[in-house]
Amino acid sequence: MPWDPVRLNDGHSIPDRFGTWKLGNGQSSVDQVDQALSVGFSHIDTAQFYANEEQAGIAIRESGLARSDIFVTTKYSGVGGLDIETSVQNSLKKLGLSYIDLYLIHQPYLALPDIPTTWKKMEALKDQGLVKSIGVSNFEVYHLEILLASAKIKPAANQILLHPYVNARQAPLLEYCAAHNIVVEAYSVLIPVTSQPGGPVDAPVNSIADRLGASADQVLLAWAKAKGAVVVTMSTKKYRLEGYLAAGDLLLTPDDIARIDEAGAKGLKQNHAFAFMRRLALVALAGGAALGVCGYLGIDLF
Ligand SMILES: NC(=O)C1=CN([C@@H]2O[C@H](COP(=O)(O)OP(=O)(O)OC[C@H]3O[C@@H](n4cnc5c(N)ncnc54)[C@H](O)[C@@H]3O)[C@@H](O)[C@H]2O)C=CC1
Ligand SMILES: O=CCc1c[nH]c2ccccc12
Repeated sequence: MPWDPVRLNDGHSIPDRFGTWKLGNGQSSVDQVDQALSVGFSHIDTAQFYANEEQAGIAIRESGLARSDIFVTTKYSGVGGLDIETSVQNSLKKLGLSYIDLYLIHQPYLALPDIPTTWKKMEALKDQGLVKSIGVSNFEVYHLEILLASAKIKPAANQILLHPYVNARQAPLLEYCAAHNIVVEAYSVLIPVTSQPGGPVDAPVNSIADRLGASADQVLLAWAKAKGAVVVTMSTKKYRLEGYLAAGDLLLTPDDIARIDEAGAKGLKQNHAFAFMRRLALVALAGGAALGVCGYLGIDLF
C-alpha cells in the first residue's frame, strides 16, 4: 500500500517519493528511474545540478505512464550562472515535458539579487503554466519570513535535511512550515544507517524495527512521515525501494517517536563533544609541528 498523497497549499497533491541524486553503481540513471516507477513510485525528484534530467525524462517516457500519473520535481540550482527563466526552459527541454509539477529554489543563497525578486520570477513561472507548484529547498525560518512578507503565492513546499540527529535543530522550522501550510519534504532521512551508523539512534530504531518486523530504514522513513514530512529517498536496489513503499504502513507509537527523538538529541551533544575533541587534537598537533619546526630552525621560543 503506497503512502497517501499529501495536499499542497495550492490544491495540487504530492505523491510517493523517490530522489535521483547520485544515481550510479553500474545501473544507468534511466534504468534506475525506470525501476522506481515500475515498483510503484510516482514522484521523481531531480535538479538542474544533478545533471540527470534527460535520463529522468527518458525513463518517464519509457514507463508508458500517463503524465498526470507522474509527479516531477526539479530545482533551480544556479548551474552555469543561468537565470531562472532560462533554467526552467532548459529543464523542461531536458525532461521532455510541457510542465514541471514542483519547481524549487535549491538553496536560499541562489535567490539573487534577493529573495523577493527571485520569488516574483517563480510566481511568474506558475502564472505562465510552466510549473504547477513552486517551492523552496534548504530555507530556514528567516528566509521564509522574508519570502512571505512580499509573496503573492506561498511556497507549496520546503525540501530540507531531516533525520533524528538534526530533528531538534529543525523542529522550529517544521513548526513554522506547518503554521504556514508549507509541506516539508525531508531528504537524507536515512543518515543514521548510511553515513552515521553506530550512534545513539541505532538502539531505539533497531528495537522498534524488531518489534514491527521491519528494517531500520523503514522505521526511519516512518519516523519522518510521523513528523508530517513527505520523504524524498532513493535506492538503486529494488528490494529497498519496495521496502520504502511498504514503510508507509508502519505505525509508530508516540513513545517510539519520543525514544528516537531523545536518542537523536543525545547524538547531537556527542557530535559537539567529538568535534571539540577533534579541534583540540588538531590544535595540539599543529602546536607540536610548530615547535618541531622552530626546534629544527634553531628558533628559541621560550
Ligand atoms: N534539496 C536538497 O538540497 C537535497 C535533496 N536531496 C534529494 O533527496 C534524495 C535522497 O537523498 P539521500 O541523502 O540519498 O537520502 P536517504 O537518506 O534516503 O539515503 C538513501 C540511500 O540510503 C541507502 N540505504 C537505504 N537503506 C540502507 C541501509 N539499511 N543501510 C545502508 N544504506 C541504506 C540507499 O541505498 C540510498 O543510497 C536525493 O536523491 C535527492 O533527490 C538530497 C540531498 C540534498
Ligand atoms: O541536492 C543536493 C546537493 C545540493 C544541495 N544544495 C545545492 C545547491 C546547488 C547545487 C547542489 C546542491
